[in-house]
Formats: sequence, C-alpha cells, structure tokens
Amino acid sequence: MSTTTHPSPVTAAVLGSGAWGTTFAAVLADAGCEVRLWGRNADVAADVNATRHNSAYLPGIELPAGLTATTDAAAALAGAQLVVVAIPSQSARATLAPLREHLAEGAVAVSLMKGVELSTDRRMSEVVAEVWGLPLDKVAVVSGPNLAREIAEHQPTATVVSANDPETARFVAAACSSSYFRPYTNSDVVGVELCGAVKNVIALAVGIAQGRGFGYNTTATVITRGLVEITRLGLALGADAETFSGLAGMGDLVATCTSPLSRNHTLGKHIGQGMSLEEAVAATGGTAEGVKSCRSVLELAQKVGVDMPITAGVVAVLHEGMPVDDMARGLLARPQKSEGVTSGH
Ligand SMILES: NC(=O)c1ccc[n+]([C@@H]2O[C@H](COP(=O)([O-])OP(=O)(O)OC[C@H]3O[C@@H](n4cnc5c(N)ncnc54)[C@H](O)[C@@H]3O)[C@@H](O)[C@H]2O)c1
Ligand SMILES: O=P(O)(O)OC[C@H](O)CO
Repeated sequence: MSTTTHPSPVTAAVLGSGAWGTTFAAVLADAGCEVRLWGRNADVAADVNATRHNSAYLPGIELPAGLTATTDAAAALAGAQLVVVAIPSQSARATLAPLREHLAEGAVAVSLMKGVELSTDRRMSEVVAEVWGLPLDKVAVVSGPNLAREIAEHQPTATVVSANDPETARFVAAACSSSYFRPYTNSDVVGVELCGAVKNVIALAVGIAQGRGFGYNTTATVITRGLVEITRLGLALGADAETFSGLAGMGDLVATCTSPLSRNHTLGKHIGQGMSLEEAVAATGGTAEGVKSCRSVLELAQKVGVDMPITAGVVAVLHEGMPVDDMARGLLARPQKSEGVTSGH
C-alpha cells in the first residue's frame, strides 16, 4: 500500500520501543512525520538504526525511513511537537518523571497505554498530565482494535484519537493518518481510556474460559457481559454511552478477546489450562496489562459503587488462588436480574 505525506512534517518522539511503540512510530513515519523512537534497550536501538528492523518485538517487519532510534531521551525529545508514550502502564510514572525537563514548549502528549495505575487508580492520560505538568487539553489518547503486529504489516485498521480539546485530537489524528491506519476523533477521554484498560481484563476472562475448554457460547457471553461491565463503570465515571459501541469499546473488545496475538487473551488461556500466574506471565513474554490493571479497575469500580463480577472473578483467579471452576460457578450462581446496562447489578 502507498503512504500519505503530511504537508508540514511533524517532529515526533515515541517513548517505548516495544511492539506498539515501534509500530506506532512506523505509522507516524509513514504518515510523513519525522520520528525518533526512544527505548532503554541499546540493542533494539542499534537494530532499528542499522537494519530497519526491531527483531526483538516485530520480527520480519521492515521499518520505514524517517524513523531513527535512540537511548538518549533528551535527544529524542528535543523540539518534538508530539510525544507518544508506549511503555507498560505501571512503569509510566517513574519512567516519565525525569524526562519532564526535556519536553519542548507546547508539546502535545499522547498515551497509547491501556491500563489503570495501581495505588492511585488514575487513567494513563491523568498520569502523563500530572508527571509532566501538562494541561489536560494537551494530552490525547489513542485506543482501538490495534493489535500491533497487524498494523506493522499494514493491514487496514481504524482507531480513536481522543482529547478534551478537539484541536489536539485533530492534530494527533492528522499526524498518524496513513493509507492503512485511519484515526477517528472523539472527546470522551474517560470512556476511551476505560475501554482500553478494561477490555484487557475481559480478554483474560475469555482466555481463561477457552483454556478451560469452553466454547463460543461462553466466549460470546463473557464478551457481551464484559461490555456491560465496562459501560457501567464508564457511565459512572462520566463517559459517553456511544463510546462503548465504537472502535475503542466493542471494536477493541472483539479484537482482544478473539485474537491469538493478544497477550491478555493468551495469558488467560494459559491460566485456564492450569498454569500458575508466574508460568503464564513467563510463557506470554510481553506486556499483558490486565494482570495488574484488574486490581485497579476493581478498586475504581468499588469506589463508585459499580458491580464488576467478571473483573472480580479475574482478580480472584489470578491473585487470590480461586480455582477457575469456582469463578464460572460463582458468576452463574448470582441472583437473577434483567439484562440492560442500567438495570443495576
Ligand atoms: N502490542 C499491542 O498490540 C498494543 C496495542 C495497543 C496498545 N498497547 C499498549 O501499549 C503499551 C505498551 O505495550 P507494548 O505492546 O509496546 O509492550 P511491549 O512489552 O512490547 O514493550 C514495552 C516496552 O516498554 C519498555 N519498558 C518496560 N518498562 C520500562 C521502563 N520502566 N522504562 C522504559 N521502558 C520500559 C520495554 O523495554 C519495551 O520496549 C501497553 O499499555 C499496551 O497495553 C499495545
Ligand atoms: O496484546 P494485548 O492483549 O495487550 O492487546 C493489544 C491491543 O491492546 C489490542 O488492541
């Protein structure tokens, strides 16, 4: 597929040279930006610069020109108009804080992270704004059915760019729009971020069910009731109902709950097949955000009085030693109720 060129090249820094950071850096470069990819791993940076590959995270993918890698955060951030963050959520605060002094005046920050911070229950755009002292108007999030490998292969994909300020959302969307990557804008940052974080927890639940040997009925049940949980939490926190049926909501939920490329889904499957959490994390290799975020999501839900039985089940199985069969039994034994989102618990 051919690529499009931005009329006046935007200078972008992408922080995190794993699967999604590298892929999004490639999207930005294909969209015409001048991109610097920062990571702490010198071997990855050397690989990207010398071979145009990130063999550790995206084997076999050729990266575009217009993308250079560095381990020097100051060099990556110098003059960057767009600063994209793609590191694991629970590492964000500690990693980003010392980089604040290198941020260019007026820079727009973008979180690609799909998690909720443990101990504060903050969404990642809140963490980024807080540690960098940015107004929320200057922080956007990108979330949708975005499995990195498929996008790195230029498979047609859409996403949501969300920001409080429509101008910020439009700026980010223009910077990452290419022939294979189509961003839609939206102003529901709360809803978009919650969708991204909680779908990982639901994907763990689906994986657990499939690993246990349950079929499509169970999968569809968990996805559908999972969406109800996500929606209830989002509405309680002020999100727009429409977001949950969109790309960041239903779209990402379906992609993550059904794809073998999803680390959360795969990790859940290992658990359902009988592995311990430690074994499953080791076997999955990458960042399965739901493993930690299930706890902060549940805590957030408890704060606002929203019942999230699937999320509670995932927390119990992963962190409290509940057997998988007890999770299934417990979910089905709850009192009868009507189906709707607004029908209570
Ligand atoms: N992979 C995907 O398909 C995908 C898609 C959408 C969103 N996301 C989200 O993007 C975020 C990053 O995921 P990923 O897939 O790139 O993960 P990854 O495991 O592929 O890469 C994480 C990167 O962060 C680095 N890292 C880890 N801890 C760090 C620290 N303390 N300081 C600096 N760097 C650190 C690692 O070295 C690695 O380069 C997650 O929140 C994930 O949910 C991932
Ligand atoms: O591999 P996962 O489970 O982190 O999912 C990746 C993306 O978030 C899918 O949109």
